[in-house]
Amino acid sequence: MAAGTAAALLAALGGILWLAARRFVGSSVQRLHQGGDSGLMRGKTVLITGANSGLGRATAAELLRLGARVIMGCRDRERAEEAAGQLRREVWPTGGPDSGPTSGGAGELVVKELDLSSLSSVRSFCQEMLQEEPRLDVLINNAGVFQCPYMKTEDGFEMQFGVNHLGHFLLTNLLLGLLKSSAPSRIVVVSSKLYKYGDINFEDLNSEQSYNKSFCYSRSKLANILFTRELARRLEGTSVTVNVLHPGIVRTNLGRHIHIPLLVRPLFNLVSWAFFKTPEEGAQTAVYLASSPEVEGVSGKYFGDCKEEELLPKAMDESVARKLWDISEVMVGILK
Ligand SMILES: NC(=O)C1=CN([C@@H]2O[C@H](COP(=O)(O)OP(=O)(O)OC[C@H]3O[C@@H](n4cnc5c(N)ncnc54)[C@H](OP(=O)(O)O)[C@@H]3O)[C@@H](O)[C@H]2O)C=CC1
Ligand SMILES: CC1=C(/C=C/C(C)=C/C=C/C(C)=C/C=O)C(C)(C)CCC1
Repeated sequence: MAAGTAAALLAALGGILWLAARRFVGSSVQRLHQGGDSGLMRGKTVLITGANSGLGRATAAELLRLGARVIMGCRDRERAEEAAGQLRREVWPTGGPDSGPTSGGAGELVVKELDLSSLSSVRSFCQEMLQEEPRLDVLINNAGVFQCPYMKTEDGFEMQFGVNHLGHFLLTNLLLGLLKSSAPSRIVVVSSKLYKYGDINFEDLNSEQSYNKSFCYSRSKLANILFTRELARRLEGTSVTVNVLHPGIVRTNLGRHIHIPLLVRPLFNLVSWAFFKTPEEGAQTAVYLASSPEVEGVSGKYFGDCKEEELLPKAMDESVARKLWDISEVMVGILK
């Protein structure tokens, strides 16, 4: 009995040590801001949606370290200011962008209100951007909602499709002029491998006939990829590129709508700590696509872990991509 207990304890200890080793043995994903790259983004303005949390927040930190002026497009000013304060302390521990040896020439951080579940909010945000910002070098469409219960946006769209696809669709279209006048410029779209389980049902884009929260998330992430590929086609010859990525499975607040009973929460936390990427690891592909000279001129491609990956045929279907574009224009009211 005693030997059995000791063996079980040893196995548990071994397991914990193995998990800890996995977490602390560095990720193989390249980190661009280390070494001589600290000024790579100096003079460049980057807009990141949903930059107060998770991947967006980590992407903001990395791009700030590379010297960018980072605009955080966030729906809740209070949460955004709090995150901005933390980011400033993290990136500039000595007090300001230009103070101290650790600053590395780091850029500037600005918070602007943007609620992607409201077309009028997207419109006023873009109006403010066009009035106040002389240039926009990189747009990162990162904000997202995951598997929420059925709800509608202010304009009557199913929430996941409305925020993850339509809100960003309008945002990108209204900022295209600024991106073109700042060319060479880049658009980076954060999708997910879960796009594989979605399809675009043009008969029921708002899921009024039936709602499956997993399927609707996947549909919105497939829409992100089709949008990227159609936009890349439309932007040929403009020096504005657009690429899409999946970040892997990352420990962020995205799972907020998943209900886990309190008692098993610690187990889930342990598993996510051990096996999920950190936000910093998950953000590397977005940082890479936003800043690396390696992807200059590359457009319409799908990336994971800073490498191009293959897409399923349904994500490369040009006629579906065109149809989705046309319907999205009507839905957000920008049909010319
Ligand atoms: N985490 C993962 O494993 C994966 C994530 N992704 C994608 O990564 C992206 C970032 O998610 P992640 O960092 O994980 O999750 P988080 O929940 O940590 O961050 C999501 C961000 O989106 C913002 N957001 C949500 N709704 C709106 C809205 N209506 N208007 C403006 N901003 C909004 C959130 O704001 P607020 O804090 O105010 O709610 C938050 O800042 C998403 O597109 C997601 O689909 C893809 C694959 C895997
Ligand atoms: C981190 C974490 C959770 C899980 C989140 C998950 C599982 C998110 C998965 C997101 C994916 C796969 C998105 C793909 O696009 C829980 C269990 C809610 C609570 C404990 C902390």
